Amino acid sequence: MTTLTTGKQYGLYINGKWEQTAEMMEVLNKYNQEVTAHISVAEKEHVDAAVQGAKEAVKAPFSPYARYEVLMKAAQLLVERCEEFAQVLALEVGKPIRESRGEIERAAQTLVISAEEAKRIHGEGIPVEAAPGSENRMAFTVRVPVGVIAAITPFNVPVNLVCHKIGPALAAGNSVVLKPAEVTPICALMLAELMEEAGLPKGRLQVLTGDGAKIGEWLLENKDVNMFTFTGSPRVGEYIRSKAGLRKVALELGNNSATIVHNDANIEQAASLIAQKSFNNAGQVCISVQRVYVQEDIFASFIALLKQKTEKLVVGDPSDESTDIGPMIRIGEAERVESWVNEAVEQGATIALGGKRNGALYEPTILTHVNDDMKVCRQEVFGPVVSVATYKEKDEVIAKVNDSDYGLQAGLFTNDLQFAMKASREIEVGGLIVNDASAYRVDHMPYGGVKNSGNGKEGPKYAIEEMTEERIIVLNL
Ligand SMILES: NC(=O)C1=CN([C@@H]2O[C@H](COP(=O)(O)OP(=O)(O)OC[C@H]3O[C@@H](n4cnc5c(N)ncnc54)[C@H](O)[C@@H]3O)[C@@H](O)[C@H]2O)C=CC1
Ligand SMILES: O=C(O)[C@H](O)CS(=O)(=O)O
Repeated sequence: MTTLTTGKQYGLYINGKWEQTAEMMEVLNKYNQEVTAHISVAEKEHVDAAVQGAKEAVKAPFSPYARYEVLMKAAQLLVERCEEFAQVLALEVGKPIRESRGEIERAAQTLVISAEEAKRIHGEGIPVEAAPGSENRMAFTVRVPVGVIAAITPFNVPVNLVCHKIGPALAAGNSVVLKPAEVTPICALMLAELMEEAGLPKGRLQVLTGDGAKIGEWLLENKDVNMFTFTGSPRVGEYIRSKAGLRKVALELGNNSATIVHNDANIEQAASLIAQKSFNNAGQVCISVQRVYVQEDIFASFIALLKQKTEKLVVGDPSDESTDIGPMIRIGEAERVESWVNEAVEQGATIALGGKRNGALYEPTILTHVNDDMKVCRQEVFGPVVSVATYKEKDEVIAKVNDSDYGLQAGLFTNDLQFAMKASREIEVGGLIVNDASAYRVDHMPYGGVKNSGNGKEGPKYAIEEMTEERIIVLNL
């Protein structure tokens, strides 16, 4: 197993072999901006070789039980190497070490759930004999793998979100060509080593690193890719859909997640959960709380509590056990967040807490006196900034939550069952979380959005539905 040490050079993983390219790309330690490793840069010939190898591999027998065993073994190895992976995450993402360990534990669970699902893939009996003239027939469906799946993943959760793609894809009997984010590729390469050690047949997993746009283009041009599963920005997701033609596409995209705090809620609980779930991974989580709507009667007490809890968060070195908030992925991203906050202030917002930047570190920031058209509310911040606004009536706040191009998840704190059920029917999202913030996810639940947040669901059971085709078999007896 490799470790991330300064100067380490990583190859592409094609047909079970590691291949280093002449051109290499730097991977930075996101806290101190030092070069920590180099990755290979795939060219078109590598992309085509990987797809061809994946296409060949999918023809070889790989029974559901064998898939189960490989994925369970991989999960076990990941648990054993949790610390090693977590240290790499802290370096390449800048994710605080305690949170990094949490990601690895979840990723191992994602593999276990995928393994279990490998044994449950099934079709159904179809009563064709009920049609006049078909009395002597019987029919059933089976689910067959789609074939070669290109999986393209983002920088922010580079182990668990990779496992959410390769776990279900392999469980369903497919081959995967993985293209991890160029700024956080090391954990994906380590996962490929781990999969090989777990006994994954050669060619079933290929990993290509390098320029995302170029590799993406070559994958889109290659007609042997049967499906694209993408997590990342709406801009790239829309592009992939526009170029994929009639092939399957599953998209997990952005969000500007809202959470409502109603006047009958437990505001202590709401403030604690919102303080935590607005700033995890420096807000670079697509269900991170970005817009909070508080019923006006409880605004003053809620803000006081939220400030009190947020003030306790420690910003700094992600490898330090006490750190809650590490750097953003790039200094440029922290500068963008800084400029959006400054613009909001020029437009009338107040900084209740935070608002300062030091390199890639941006303080956890609470804004009040915001309006829905400021960038910090209207667009996806993907940074440690939460905007708090007030509302009077239930219908008004539901309309505010829905006044968004996105619809991944939302949160609602209330003890009013009628309000909870009304919100469940009327809020336009893939998931509504009652008495918690928008950023709640466990790995076996269906996860995916509506509107510009994408389409298709993740969570191994649901991803397997996307990653298989339903075929009907009719018997003329
Ligand atoms: N819904 C969800 O589950 C999640 C959504 N996201 C979203 O992802 C975004 C942040 O992640 P980033 O890595 O910055 O997103 P991104 O869209 O810039 O990159 C995502 C991946 O796409 C690749 N890529 C870039 N250009 C491409 C092209 N032309 N064709 C094919 N692939 C291409 C990148 O190399 C990377 O691997 C945010 O908008 C965030 O909301 C992030 C995590 C989870
Ligand atoms: O959307 C994301 O950023 C992640 O899917 C959220 S989680 O899986 O890390 O909870």
